[in-house]
Amino acid sequence: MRASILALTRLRSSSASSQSHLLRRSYSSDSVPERKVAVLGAAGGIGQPLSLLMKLNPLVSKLALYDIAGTPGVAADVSHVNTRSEVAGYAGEEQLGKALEGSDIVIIPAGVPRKPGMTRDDLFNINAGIVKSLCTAIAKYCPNALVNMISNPVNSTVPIAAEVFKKAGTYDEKKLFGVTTLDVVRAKTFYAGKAKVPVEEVNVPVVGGHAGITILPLFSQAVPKANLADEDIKALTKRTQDGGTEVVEAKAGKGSATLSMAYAGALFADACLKGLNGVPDVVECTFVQSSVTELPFFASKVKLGKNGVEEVLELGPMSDYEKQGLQNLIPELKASIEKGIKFANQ
Ligand SMILES: NC(=O)C1=CN([C@@H]2O[C@H](COP(=O)(O)OP(=O)(O)OC[C@H]3O[C@@H](n4cnc5c(N)ncnc54)[C@H](O)[C@@H]3O)[C@@H](O)[C@H]2O)C=CC1
Ligand SMILES: O=C([O-])CC(=O)C(=O)O
Repeated sequence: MRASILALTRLRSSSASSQSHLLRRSYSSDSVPERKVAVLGAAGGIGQPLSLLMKLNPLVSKLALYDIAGTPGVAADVSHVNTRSEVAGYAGEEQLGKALEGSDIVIIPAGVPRKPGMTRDDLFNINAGIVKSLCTAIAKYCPNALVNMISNPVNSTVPIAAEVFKKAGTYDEKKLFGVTTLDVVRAKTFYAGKAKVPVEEVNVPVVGGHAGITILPLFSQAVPKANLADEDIKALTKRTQDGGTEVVEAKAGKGSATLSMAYAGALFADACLKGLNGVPDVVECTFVQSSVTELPFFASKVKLGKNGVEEVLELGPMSDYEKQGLQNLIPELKASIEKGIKFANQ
């Protein structure tokens, strides 16, 4: 147990490091609540390392690994890691209900990734249907679970999930999250490199959505403060917005970010688990139902609690450049949200 807590502690960003102390102080091994986490798409490029990282998380007691194929092998492999959770693999649609039953959190990295030259929206035709059917099953088998949506295009898959849950009568806006943590992870890394500050001390909110210009890092709010030139901020913003494409091009046809995404997905799920367990002041950027702008969904800092979203925080002070970026992203994000809603209601 101690080894796994240490492993998890290394996973954390600096902003969360005080929480890991809190965790160690406030939970003895037998007082940690039972929590079941299901990973849908667990045999994939993200699913496999994400499953391993969730196996390292001492807050998880049951880990259900689901995919259309390949999960028995992944589950057998991951299950040998000597940490708290029991692991079970489920393959094929007839086993989806069992995988989901009793889940506190469902993480969804199921679906196809980009190839060079594609946008995330080019994945819509395949991934929208996958997400719709998985969410239909979630509504049936674990309607109270928190859903962490990784499948792209997140700007549309989250609205699809919301519509599916509304139709099923199970929608709770506090429990549906688009995972945008990788944008924050990238913004922190790139900022630390440019500002020459220790990366583990960096925090940067990233708001908006999860595609191109809809990704809006707020470097004016970055800590530690650094006096970067406007040109540097523009270059950092562009690199954060194009971070996914940078990886897609480097992988040259073999998919998109998997390892950094697994890390980001594990960080976000860990924050959700902490919130569920009553750890105070857990704040992450995530794409949720929102009224901070005119759009029905928006990524911003969100306080996580025992029921999921506890509070969607305001965007805070922005530079003129960021204000312009916000204006520029609204039409694209609006169209992606509407596309998802329309698809789900067809
Ligand atoms: N939110 C984010 O920041 C990021 C999102 N992504 C997205 O995550 C998704 C997955 O990416 P990878 O793991 O690289 O792809 P992958 O192709 O390596 O793995 C996807 C897995 O999903 C499974 N799958 C397909 N249909 C399914 C279904 N109906 N039920 C359960 N599993 C199903 C496949 O069998 C496969 O194992 C993509 O849509 C990608 O664009 C990727 C990186 C970052
Ligand atoms: O770029 C992609 O297609 C995958 C993704 O969402 C990311 O890496 O941010």
